[in-house]
Amino acid sequence: MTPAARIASAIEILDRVLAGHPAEQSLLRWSRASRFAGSGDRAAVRDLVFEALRRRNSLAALGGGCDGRRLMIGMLRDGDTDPDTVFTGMGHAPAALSDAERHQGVDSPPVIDLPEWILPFWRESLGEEADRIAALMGQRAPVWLRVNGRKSSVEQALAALADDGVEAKADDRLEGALQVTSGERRIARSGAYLEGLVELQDLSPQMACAALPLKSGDRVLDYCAGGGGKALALACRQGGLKIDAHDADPGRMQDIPARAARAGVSIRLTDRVAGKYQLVVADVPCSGSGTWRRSPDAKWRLDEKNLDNLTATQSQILDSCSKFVAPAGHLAYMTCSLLDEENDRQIAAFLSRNDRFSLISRQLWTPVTASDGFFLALLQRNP
Ligand SMILES: C[S@@+](CC[C@H](N)C(=O)[O-])C[C@H]1O[C@@H](n2cnc3c(N)ncnc32)[C@H](O)[C@@H]1O
Repeated sequence: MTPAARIASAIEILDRVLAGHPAEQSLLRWSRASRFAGSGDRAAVRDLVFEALRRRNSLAALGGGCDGRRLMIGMLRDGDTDPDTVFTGMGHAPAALSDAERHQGVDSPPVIDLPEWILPFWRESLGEEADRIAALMGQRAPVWLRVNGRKSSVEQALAALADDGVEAKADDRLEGALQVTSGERRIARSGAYLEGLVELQDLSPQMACAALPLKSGDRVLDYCAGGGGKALALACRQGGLKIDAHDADPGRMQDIPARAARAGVSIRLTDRVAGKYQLVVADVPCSGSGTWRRSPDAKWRLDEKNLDNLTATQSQILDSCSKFVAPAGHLAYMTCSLLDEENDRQIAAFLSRNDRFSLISRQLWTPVTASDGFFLALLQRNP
């Protein structure tokens, strides 16, 4: 496909996403209908769509409106390319610009790439860093790997990745965290990944998992286990744990057995939680506002009602899973959100209705201090 034909495809997909369809599903639908597109074309079109969604407001301002066509016009202007050179109407290129399109948006002032309604929440949560973090959320997210210390040293993992064309570098902030610098699309087929030497996990949740108290013999409950990212990180960090994974939707845990086998660890899936645990992890459903670089369409789909529903679910989960914490045991509440409503406020409300727990520590990682936005509150049940 020519660069102009890729832009024409991105326009078609963006119009579908802007009409309310999820981005991944819209990309898949386009891929299936576009057998002529090679893997390079698919990756390039995906990048265009995601970039446009991450910076939807800025590009709409530069392009003169918020539809696929004008977002792409805005993106070309942002990259100092004259849209007339791409919107030619020739071959598979998008139709030529109208006079109105040629003039709209050209001198637009900078805007913030967040939905208007969320700005007060965002600013209150992030204070002086709010605008900087919003701008970072408009950029592409780096890919991070976690070295599985049960199977590999950092040096062995780096060498094995390099053998398969994946370059990565270690990071001072956390031993075993690798930032991928090139070849990210080769990871899933690399020997290092298939043999469980490394697992995909962002730096911020890796840092949160590294901060949890663990000792051999502990019973650990991952109460909202989903695909098992946190349970796996804990099992790889400390031997001798008895880890149970639970989820309200057990189907979401279907990948855990294969991931655990690859990592060489044992995680038991359970739909009936019983007894007490030294550590309960509640990685609750949330707005995902800390990961909007990776799933930028979610940023525009969230509304105040969804946020209210999420905070209600989070407080119910805290109440339910806290019952499984052993005396003197810990409860780790996690979100991949940057919003106070889902983080400190949720914890303050839990502590106000539950005097058996005390707050030991809390931390919010952001793209300024780590990578994705991620929150951890570590609570301890009184002995
Ligand atoms: C943020 S995701 C978990 C991600 C996962 N821990 C990981 O690292 O891959 C939240 C999970 O909570 C589950 N969930 C939602 N409501 C729940 C509830 N009331 N009790 C337990 N799990 C729930 C969802 O099905 C979803 O899989």
